[in-house]
Amino acid sequence: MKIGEIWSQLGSIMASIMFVYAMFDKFFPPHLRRYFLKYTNKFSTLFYPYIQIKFHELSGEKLKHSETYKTIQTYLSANSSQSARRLKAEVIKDSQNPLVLSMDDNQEIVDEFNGIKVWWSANHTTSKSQSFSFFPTSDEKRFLTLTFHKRNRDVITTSYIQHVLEEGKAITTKNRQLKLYTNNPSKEWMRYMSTKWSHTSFEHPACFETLAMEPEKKEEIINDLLKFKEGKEYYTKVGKAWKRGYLLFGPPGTGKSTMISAIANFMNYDVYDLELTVVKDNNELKRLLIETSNKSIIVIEDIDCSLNLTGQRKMKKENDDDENEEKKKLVDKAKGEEKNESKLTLSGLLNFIDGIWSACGAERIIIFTTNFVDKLDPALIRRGRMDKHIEMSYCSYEAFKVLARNYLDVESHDELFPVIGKLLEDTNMTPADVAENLMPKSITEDFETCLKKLIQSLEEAKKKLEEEEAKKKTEEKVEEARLKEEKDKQKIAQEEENVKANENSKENDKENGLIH
Ligand SMILES: Nc1ncnc2c1ncn2[C@@H]1O[C@H](COP(=O)(O)OP(=O)(O)OP(=O)(O)O)[C@@H](O)[C@H]1O
Repeated sequence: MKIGEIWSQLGSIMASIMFVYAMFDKFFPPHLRRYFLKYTNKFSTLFYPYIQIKFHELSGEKLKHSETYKTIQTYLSANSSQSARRLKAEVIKDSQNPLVLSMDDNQEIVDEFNGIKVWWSANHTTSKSQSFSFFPTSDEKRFLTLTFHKRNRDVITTSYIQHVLEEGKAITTKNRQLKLYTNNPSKEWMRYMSTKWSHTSFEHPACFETLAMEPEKKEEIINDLLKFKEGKEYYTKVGKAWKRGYLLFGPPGTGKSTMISAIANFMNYDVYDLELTVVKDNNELKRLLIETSNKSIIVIEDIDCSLNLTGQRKMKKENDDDENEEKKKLVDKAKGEEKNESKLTLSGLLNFIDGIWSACGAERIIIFTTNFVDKLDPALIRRGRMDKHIEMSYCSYEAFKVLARNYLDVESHDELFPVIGKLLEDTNMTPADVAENLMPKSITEDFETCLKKLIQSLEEAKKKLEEEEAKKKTEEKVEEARLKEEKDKQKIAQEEENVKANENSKENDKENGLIH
């Protein structure tokens, strides 16, 4: 048969089908049409070996956006951008990759799971709205269709769908833009606000690679975090809430805040920066906790300044003199913003950490920071509450090497590195100060200049330290001499008193005629 004849036969077959369909659409009674379609469907499934599952965009009675639909869409977006030919671009808020590509309507992609082939397609149905409106409206229903062979039913409905949902969730978490939350000050007019937290995107670039710290210590923290992240089953098994407490302590500038940012980026968790000084009472603290999401870090910085150990709070800025405080109160009163006396207590905070309410979410890390660990109540930082105590110390040689790599791209220097190492042992310089010295101040400063600048600073710091120590020693000696002199004086006075007492007693004896 010639090609021309084939085309003409094909054309006539198509025309006949269309004619029959048009006749069916026009003349077949609508009430019988439903039965007809039902039975033709049944008939075709006898020979059609595939099963289809639909996942609708809107679900439930209130037609809410379905989380499952979104998760599958995310999973498919990761695959479809390679295999689908027609893609749809969308800009997603709160995502690290705001431009998301997904398969367009009526496109189909093939996925494979344990050697089994499945087909996904994006579809929609449109039905014209019956209700009267000035604007053209249409009810568009979107859904994703999963098609697979009926012999794979068990694998697909159990393992494959589970796999798709898990992968989709993992991608969502990975692409999520982290958020930094801060609690709003407790004011009367804020009572009606829907949330007690304000947020902004968290974009701190700190990570464990750039954190200056001894490698073993860093490794230990990373392992602890990984164990926590994968510990869902473990926590359930031992009957503990899935949360972990860290206490970061060390002098200012040793990297406590940097460590928190590195943990947030590593875990991909949001950060809730809880300012206790504006929390009114224990109830408000509880409400704040309930509003935090899973996979988050709750940070209370400078815990020693936020909460008095007797349970009464004190103002964060201790050096604010009373007079200023009084003036401020008067101004606040004039503005109608009279401060509520805080009733937040230590026991309220302990409840916050490990009371029943703390178990209302999962995957939470609570971090306290302090410059003065000795000032804290032992109840607050006992193991179990604060599971891990991390000391952020002055800059060691290993920590310096990390900073040199970060700031100068230098791994070693035969001459200057050993000098710096020795000087760091003899001084107490914080990583913040070391970093400040290493940072080139102009384009003419090369790495050697910066290293020499650091050496100079370290030498000055060492000299200052030696001077301070010498001064301290002199003061100690002076104090020692003073104490000795005082002691000697006391001894002499005692001896004189003893002699006097002796003489008095002899005189008394004489008067009483005991001594002749
Ligand atoms: N361990 C560190 N690793 C890398 N950079 C650090 C480290 N410590 C300090 N820095 C640098 O010093 C700056 C100040 O550090 P950071 O705010 O983390 O210290 P801190 O201990 O939280 O201080 P404070 O107690 O005053 O809040 C940071 O921006 C960072 O650049």
